[in-house]
Amino acid sequence: MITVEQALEHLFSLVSPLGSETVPLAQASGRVLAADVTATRDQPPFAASAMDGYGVRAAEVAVGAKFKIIGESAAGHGFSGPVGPGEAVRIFTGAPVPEGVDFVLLQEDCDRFVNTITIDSDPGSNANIRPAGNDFAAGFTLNAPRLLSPNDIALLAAMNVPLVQVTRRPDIALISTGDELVMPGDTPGPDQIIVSNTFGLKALFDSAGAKTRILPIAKDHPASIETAFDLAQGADLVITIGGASVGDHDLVSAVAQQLGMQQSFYKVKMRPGKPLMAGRMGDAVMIGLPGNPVSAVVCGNVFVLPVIAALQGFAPAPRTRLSATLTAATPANGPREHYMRGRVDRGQITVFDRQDSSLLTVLSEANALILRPADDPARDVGDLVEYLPL
Ligand SMILES: Nc1nc2c(c(=O)[nH]1)N[C@H]1C(S)=C(S)[C@@H](COP(=O)(O)OP(=O)(O)OC[C@H]3O[C@@H](n4cnc5c(N)ncnc54)[C@H](O)[C@@H]3O)O[C@H]1N2
Ligand code: MOO
Repeated sequence: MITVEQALEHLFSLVSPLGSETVPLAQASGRVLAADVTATRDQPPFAASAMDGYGVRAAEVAVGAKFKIIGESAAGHGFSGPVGPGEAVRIFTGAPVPEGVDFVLLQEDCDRFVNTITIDSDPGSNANIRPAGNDFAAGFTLNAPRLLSPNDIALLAAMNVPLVQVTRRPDIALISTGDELVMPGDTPGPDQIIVSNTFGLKALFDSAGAKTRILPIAKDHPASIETAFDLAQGADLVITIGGASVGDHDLVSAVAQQLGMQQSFYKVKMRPGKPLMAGRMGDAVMIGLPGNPVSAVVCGNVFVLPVIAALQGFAPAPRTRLSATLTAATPANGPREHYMRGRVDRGQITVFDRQDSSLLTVLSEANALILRPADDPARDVGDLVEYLPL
């Protein structure tokens, strides 16, 4: 059996970054920037007032000083003339600072009588002026690849970028297999259960920028699995769930190989998730996830998220691990890397008692997968362990 690290290497060797497309800025959040974007203007494009008040010369600022108001500078409507000694301009937040002004008095620090102001409290030393280019200057670059956050969208808007070149969203076809499965809302027979991890995985993959299609459930029959693979045509990633183990009804690998899947690996030295398989299938990468709901979700986190990132143009890499200290001792691990469900809170991590790979209630309480390396010795309270956030 290969290690998790080796399995990831195999997967990365099957993946090439997808092409790009141009989308309106308002639709670019959560997408991956495919080309660097450079600002062609300064922000702000002029020195701007940071407060509502009066623009004056800093050298004249003192409690008791008087100034004559000669005009107004508002946001969108600046004051064009120069401002001389003893003069002030009424100015508002965001307005251009006129020539001659290098200090903005807060109106709270001034007493106004008709067109004259007198400074009546100490205005302090802050000039309340944002220099031109204070946020960014022309030439500032947002580098690709970058997962665009809502804040990045605001920045791109300020850079005057209406259209953004982003990587095409990975098209994922998700196939659940098993005679026992029905869709949520259907009426299950006495020996049936409701398909679950398919929906969790779609949510997980879509939150990472993919576009996931849930295909009809395939029966434990070669023809039905074949039909499902047929419906997956055009996908970048074909992901099956279940039918991956050694039982008489675990047919995914055989059918996929019959359809031309070149298997890259089968079985990984990990818990849960051992019967994972992957390979190339035409233009797509095929990943066969084990059926146990938690096993499928763990593999989704450990393997599929890095594959989605690589398809989106990020350098292939395992997910970043964080660390926290154990709130209780845990026994030694066996020969397979173990991804244990637990909860992390302010740097302290609790490993849950129940670790069976069928328990979605436990998974839903978890916010971390604690990583126990193969043959890791018993760990004590306060020991530092690595985890992947869920
Ligand atoms: N003799 C052995 N038996 C098993 C082994 C083994 O090494 N030798 N491995 C075990 C491990 S580990 C796992 S994990 C499972 C994985 O098996 P499959 O991938 O073939 O999964 P299934 O048998 O189809 O299903 C397992 C379990 O999960 C339920 N399931 C499947 N798909 C879904 C779905 N989309 N939503 C909800 N639940 C699903 C299914 O009903 C089964 O209960 O094999 C062990 N056996
Ligand atoms: O590895 Mo199975 O994936 O333990 O439940």
